[in-house]
Amino acid sequence: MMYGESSHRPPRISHVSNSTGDIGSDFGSSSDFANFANYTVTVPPTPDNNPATVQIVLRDESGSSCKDDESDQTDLRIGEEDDALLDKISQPLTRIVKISPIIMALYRVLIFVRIASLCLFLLWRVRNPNNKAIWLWFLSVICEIWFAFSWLIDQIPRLFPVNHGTDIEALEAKFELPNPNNPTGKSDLPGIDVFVSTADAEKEPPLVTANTILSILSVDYPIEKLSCYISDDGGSLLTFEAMAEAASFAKIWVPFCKKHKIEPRNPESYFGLKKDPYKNKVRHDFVRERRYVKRGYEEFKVRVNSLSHSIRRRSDAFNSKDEIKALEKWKNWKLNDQDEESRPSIVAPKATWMSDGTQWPGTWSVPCTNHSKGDHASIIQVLLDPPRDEPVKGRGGAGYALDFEEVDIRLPMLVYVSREKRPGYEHNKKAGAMNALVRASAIMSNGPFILNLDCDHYVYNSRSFRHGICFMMDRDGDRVCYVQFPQRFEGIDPSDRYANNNTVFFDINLRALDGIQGPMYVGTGCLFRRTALYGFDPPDVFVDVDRSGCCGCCFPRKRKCNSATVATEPEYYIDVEDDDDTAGLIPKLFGSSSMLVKSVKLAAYQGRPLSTVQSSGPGRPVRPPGSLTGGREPLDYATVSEAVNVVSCWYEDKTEWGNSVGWVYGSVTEDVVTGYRMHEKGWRSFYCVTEPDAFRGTAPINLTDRLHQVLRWATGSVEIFFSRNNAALAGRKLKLLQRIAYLNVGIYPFTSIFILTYCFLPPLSLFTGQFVVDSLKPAFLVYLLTISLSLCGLAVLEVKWSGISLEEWWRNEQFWLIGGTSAHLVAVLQGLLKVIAGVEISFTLTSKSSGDEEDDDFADLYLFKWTSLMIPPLTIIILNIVAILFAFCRTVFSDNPQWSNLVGGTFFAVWVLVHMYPFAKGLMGRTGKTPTVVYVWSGLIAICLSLLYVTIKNSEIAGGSFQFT
Ligand SMILES: O=c1ccn([C@@H]2O[C@H](COP(=O)(O)OP(=O)(O)O[C@H]3O[C@H](CO)[C@@H](O)[C@H](O)[C@H]3O)[C@@H](O)[C@H]2O)c(=O)[nH]1
Ligand SMILES: [Mn+2]
Repeated sequence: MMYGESSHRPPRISHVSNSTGDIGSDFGSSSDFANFANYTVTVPPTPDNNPATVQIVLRDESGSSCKDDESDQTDLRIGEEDDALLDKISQPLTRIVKISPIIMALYRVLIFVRIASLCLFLLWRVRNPNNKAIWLWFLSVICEIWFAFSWLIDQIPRLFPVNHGTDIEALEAKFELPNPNNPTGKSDLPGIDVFVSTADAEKEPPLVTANTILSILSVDYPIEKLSCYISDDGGSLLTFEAMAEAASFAKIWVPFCKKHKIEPRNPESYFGLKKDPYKNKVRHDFVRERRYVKRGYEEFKVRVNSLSHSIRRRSDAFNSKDEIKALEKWKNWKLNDQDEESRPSIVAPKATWMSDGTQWPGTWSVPCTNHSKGDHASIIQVLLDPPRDEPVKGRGGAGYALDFEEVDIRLPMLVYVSREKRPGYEHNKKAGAMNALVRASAIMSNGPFILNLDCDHYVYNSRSFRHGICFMMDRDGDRVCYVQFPQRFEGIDPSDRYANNNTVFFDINLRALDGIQGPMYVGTGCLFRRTALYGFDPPDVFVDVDRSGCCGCCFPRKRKCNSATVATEPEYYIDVEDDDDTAGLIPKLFGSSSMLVKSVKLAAYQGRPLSTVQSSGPGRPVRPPGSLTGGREPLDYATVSEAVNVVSCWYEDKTEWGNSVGWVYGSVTEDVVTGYRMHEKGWRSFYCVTEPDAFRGTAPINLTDRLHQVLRWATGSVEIFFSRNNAALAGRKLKLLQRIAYLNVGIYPFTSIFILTYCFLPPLSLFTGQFVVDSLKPAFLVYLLTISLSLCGLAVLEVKWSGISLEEWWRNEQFWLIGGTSAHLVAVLQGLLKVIAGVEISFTLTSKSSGDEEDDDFADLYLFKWTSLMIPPLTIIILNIVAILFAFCRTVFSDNPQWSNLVGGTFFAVWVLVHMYPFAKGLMGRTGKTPTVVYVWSGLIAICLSLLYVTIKNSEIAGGSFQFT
């Protein structure tokens, strides 16, 4: 709405319109879209709260809602469905989906078999040194011990994997159908504030962000409970206007999706679907309306694409006017004879202008003071006003292109936020942006739950919010800090060459954590409880009623139930008004905004489970059913100015923001740390896998970007290792296996040192003619076989219980070596530099491909940009190939051939090369769809070397017995 301190203009910009009002009139004032949708909105008489006239929504067989105005008829229906309904209401909202016990049993047995054989193997290795090459033996044993250790800490937390299912019908029955506790059946679900982050209009195309916003605005969740906030760290007018366009296109897109049950609700993906759009569609008007909306989307797309051009043209026009004015002023000044210094400038600043003829308060295309990326005022603009409380039906019938008579055409609130930035203030990247949104949203909508999405991750399943809320509203849901959804990606090459899908992490590791204390927070697609973000403790953390996992069941913890330890209400805000001492704490925690402080208590209240659901933990706070059916207050000027106030850059000074409150600062992987702090306090998180995927996003698919992304994550891990967030330092509320999993996060990059060493061992042994053992004894071979076979067995079982494919598992294994020899290694160095010398680590934004620039779907995959990260793996590949060929020639021509050393060394070298294959492929760019070139070149070098060797050897034994001709 307005910007910063200086501006006192009325709170709305003319071309941005309100959501419920006259859609037809201001539909597309920025374009000729106005004639396109000339329908208006009818507002039904607002039903008062008299039960006789209340409209009741019931579900018919087909699943769609039907209205029934006569209350007696409704009562009758309720009577009929009473039992079924009550049955639904009493059902839990989530359940554990059992993984086959046979598979789990086999899996655990195999884990222990492998642990045992690893121990025996290492023991044997230590006891049988290779005296001919002690250094080789020593290096390899050290590496092997570390590998065993790192495998163990990765594997142990996977002992208790769990699948959780949700029951969104039970959720609906409990919260949205008329029942004795909520006779009107008006939605009693808690509010959700959705946060979307974007930082750079160039690397993150506004069209992608706009699509994300459209997919959020059209989710299947009570409209009046939903608010969407977009944080633009670029402060760019381009993003702003793209969002305004999205808000305006949403007026046809959202009702269209709801009417025809479109999936996914991201127009770009929907219209790009390869499958038949008419499948299962029976409404006759669908064809016509789809065509109409598709055309609307195409025009929308062109408008968004042309924004940068139109902004430039518009700005040039305004600027040249200003220049003329400045020139005139300068001339006029000459006439009145004043001193030279006060003479006005002859040049006007090259400003960027909004369509209403005012200067954009954010970044300008020609950056200058007050208008550059790190230096601009706060901007908050309400793009879509908060919706009315009751459904609003659209227009339809003859003469209307779209018939929305039966559709609720309200839209959720949409707010554009660009927090203030000033030189000299640390703005803490994504974490800082999210914290600004937490505060602004607390004041503007205060949803008790917060969903975080990156701009390139959109809602793929319109019911995903409901799935997530199931965990929060279930029994013991008040102990859930967040619900993490898996990250799924689009546009990745079918063979997933660089393991971009990360399925091993998302479907194995995180699922396994779900059986302990819950998955980590991975940055996007996560539904938070607001109070958990505020840094409060979970309610009665000491009463251990966990449904699954380890330790809780085997070693039941002492129940501590004296009232001092059972924290029922977070102590900070328990009596904000009455107690002066606690009130004193507030500014220190949350800053000076009293509106913000007041909202904290309300959010905590609204996030509580229903008193009817709650069945354990006496004294745990609950709320009565029906308490969230009231409307919310409209936004006023004072509210929005307060929101502007809390996104200013000085607001966090001397507060706990970024430390114990909100997203945690000071890490390039703020996500893991933020989640960790919650688990450390004893909160539980859940993993929510839905069908279809809840959210989908993009991932960098070319080797260079992939390596940089991995580098950033690994650097974050090293930081965690050297910080107070190292899980070894956590208190006892962090469960043992969870702790090991977090330890693993901090430790895994260090494995790279050993991987690198190990990859150089085969060439070293081949060149020297030695091997890690003095000869290939049967014991060694048997151990090697057991270790490899048990790993394969585990892979097969993991594939079975997680549902990923064997290929994905193998890709992950390959990338373990590729990442280990490149990005992880650099991360360790960077991390050490930071710890020892305090050199800061920069956060390079992962670039997103806009997708439709090139004809080839995976053109990006073949993009090749050289980085120094590639030096170690490349060296390893070449050395290994050269070594194999060289050693082969030497052994063949040797008087005393050491075949067993050759076989051993070659075996290891091939093991390395097979892992490196995708990397070699990546080096070749588009031309070499196979890595032959690298391998052939290395082969040639090897042959030359061997020839050289043989020649030298021949001349040594001049005239000797053996002649090489
Ligand atoms: O100053 C900044 C920098 C970044 N971002 C946003 O942060 C998000 C993540 O950045 P991206 O470069 O896409 O990171 P990814 O490699 O995709 O990051 C994953 O891992 C990161 C931590 O390592 C998390 O922050 C991300 O949410 C998670 O998706 C994007 O939406 C950016 O717009 C900001 O808002 N402000
Ligand atoms: Mn991303």
